[in-house]
Amino acid sequence: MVSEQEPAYKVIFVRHGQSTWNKANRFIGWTDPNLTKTGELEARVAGQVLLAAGYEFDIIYTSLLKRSIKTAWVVMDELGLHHVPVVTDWRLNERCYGALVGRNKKECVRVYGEDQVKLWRRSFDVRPPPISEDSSLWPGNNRKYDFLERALIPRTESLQDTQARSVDCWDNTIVPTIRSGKRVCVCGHENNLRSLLKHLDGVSDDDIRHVELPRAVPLIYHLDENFKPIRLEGAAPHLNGRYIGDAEEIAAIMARDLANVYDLSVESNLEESDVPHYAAKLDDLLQPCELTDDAFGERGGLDELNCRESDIEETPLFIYKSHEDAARARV
Ligand SMILES: O=C(O)[C@H](O)COP(=O)(O)O
Repeated sequence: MVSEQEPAYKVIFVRHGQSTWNKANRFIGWTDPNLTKTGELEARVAGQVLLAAGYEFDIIYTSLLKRSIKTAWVVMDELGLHHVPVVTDWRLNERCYGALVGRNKKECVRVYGEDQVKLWRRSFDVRPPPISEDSSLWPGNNRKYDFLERALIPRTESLQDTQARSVDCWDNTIVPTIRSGKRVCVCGHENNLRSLLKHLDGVSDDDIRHVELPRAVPLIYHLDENFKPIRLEGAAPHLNGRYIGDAEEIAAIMARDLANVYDLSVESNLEESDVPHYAAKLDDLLQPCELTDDAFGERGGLDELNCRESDIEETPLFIYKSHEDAARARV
């Protein structure tokens, strides 16, 4: 039976926006490419979708990788939550893709076949071949990880390996924070989030093969007092949580991502297509327009105690149709 009763706790998961290596269709893992402009826009739309749905956070957890950290910043920017801590934790890093890191995913399908690449990407316990410790792409050669015990720096990881550290972070860091009454967002990666959701929802080793996460689409979870998910109406397949966004847009994102790796008849790189997909139908949610003092309604224009007009450097990309939302977005 589907329940929409007020849960004991809520938590939101968001995968980062497009990075330069997503755009190039490469395996990324612990490598640290930047967000693209499209990725930043994806993150902005995620923030706006959350704003429109009335979400606020007291803390956001993310990895040590800048595609997720910057996504978290952009989401919080859209929510007007610049003062809220963005806490980084290596345990929320993407799964280490071993020797596949840097390789083009569709090229790997051509060379190794669809079944092998599916095993590497979506199975629970299969590790890709390990990366050499001599490689500049091995995270152990990145001084960012100097603080981490060397034995903990992976040369490759299965989803199961990733789950061990993600769940450790969930149980010992995130759950106590949620229990203390803080409203939490977790901004992460396809596989570290898949591993966490597998744990939370008790998804079987077989079913987890079919769980794919679209980029920058907020996924809401309602939890009971024991931190068990309460199934939501419209829940994503195999999960108990529900995406916030337009169902058709989300389906288009999923179809694009699958075709971009596995459909060998598609020669072009769909990440480079001129028609990006976002979690929202932009026409429904957003309306580009001029920012005027009137947009701030009863707040009587800009608050001179906190902000001079010259401090506003850029016109926002999108302004809400609703003036009330626009005012909240800029608080
Ligand atoms: O590390 C990567 O390549 C991506 O973040 C996720 O990749 P996947 O969708 O191929 O698992």
